Amino acid sequence: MLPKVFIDGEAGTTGLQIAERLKVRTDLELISIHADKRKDVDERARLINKADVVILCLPDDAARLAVSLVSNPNTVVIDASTAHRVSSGWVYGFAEMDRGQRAIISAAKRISNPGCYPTGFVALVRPLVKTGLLPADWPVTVNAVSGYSGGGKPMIAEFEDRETQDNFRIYALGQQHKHPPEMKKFSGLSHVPMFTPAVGRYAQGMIVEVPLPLWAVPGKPKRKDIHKALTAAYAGEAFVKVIPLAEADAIKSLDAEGCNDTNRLEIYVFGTDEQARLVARLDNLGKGASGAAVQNLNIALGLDEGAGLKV
Ligand SMILES: NC(=O)C1=CN([C@@H]2O[C@H](COP(=O)(O)OP(=O)(O)OC[C@H]3O[C@@H](n4cnc5c(N)ncnc54)[C@H](OP(=O)(O)O)[C@@H]3O)[C@@H](O)[C@H]2O)C=CC1
Ligand SMILES: CC(=O)N[C@@H](CCC(=O)OP(=O)(O)O)C(=O)O
Repeated sequence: MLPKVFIDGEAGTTGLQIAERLKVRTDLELISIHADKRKDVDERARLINKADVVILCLPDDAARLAVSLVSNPNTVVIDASTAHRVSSGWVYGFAEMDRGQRAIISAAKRISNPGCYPTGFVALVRPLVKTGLLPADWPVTVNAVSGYSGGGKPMIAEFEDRETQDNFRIYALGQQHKHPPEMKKFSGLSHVPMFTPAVGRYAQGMIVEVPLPLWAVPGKPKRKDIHKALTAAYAGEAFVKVIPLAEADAIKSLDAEGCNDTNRLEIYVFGTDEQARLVARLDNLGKGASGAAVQNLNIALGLDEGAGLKV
């Protein structure tokens, strides 16, 4: 019998993109809720407990409620929301984060799908903290821009229905964004980073940037040392690509949409030995959400990890 997968929140932005990736699959069965019952708690509970894997693509409160509905001890939950990312009892679904992370994900019943910005941030910073190139207490800043689909259906409507005239705006000005605790926990930093996100008038794709004044970092690591540590951390990974320095040097500018419709996460080390610009480029709906959820699903079910995903 094929494993059954239920997407709670299939009609939303993340859910739709997961369904699109799963509908063509012959190695699993996607079970869907009837459109007029998609917020009916009893029907959701029935399908949640019928599924081998349920993927939650819901606002945080609805995701917490969905988890409380799980009574089948065999059901694996992959939560795409922020609700459980730093909760105990949940495994962080970033397979490339450590060499042993896939085995931990495959054994887990509760998997939190990483946030879109944290995926880029953790990918850039964790290997540097782990290898000691960056002290854990370094005051890190992370600047980022996302397409408007990052805000789900309400933000898509805001931009596409011209409720806003904004073309580019910065936000989370009060330093209260939901992502820094997750960034801190999984990067290994001892403080939350300073996070300055922006959103632009384009649908999807993001750039996450960590500027590093290498001249001031203890031990004065060179740009090539940073690049070497990142290259070693992701050697052999299909979806995380560290771009060679010579290739990065030939680039004059970088488009945030360059990884769209893929599960690829690209890492660049731009700049000089004095001032490095670490950049992660990804699709907020690819490796930043739906692609990562499918990757985690594949790992949880012991299927080909790349099934349904584009590099
Ligand atoms: N968009 C992105 O780039 C990313 C999103 N995420 C996370 O994924 C989750 C979903 O986000 P996203 O897809 O963007 O959001 P959307 O707003 O596009 O979709 C959310 C869906 O959940 C449905 N929903 C809301 N409440 C309930 C409920 N009580 N029961 C059943 N369904 C409900 C909504 O219904 P309705 O259609 O009626 O509004 C909607 O279809 C969020 O937690 C978000 O943080 C994670 C990474 C990136
Ligand atoms: C442009 C925009 O608003 N982006 C969202 C982040 C995307 C998201 O939904 O957050 P998760 O990745 O944690 O699920 C925000 O900043 O809140």
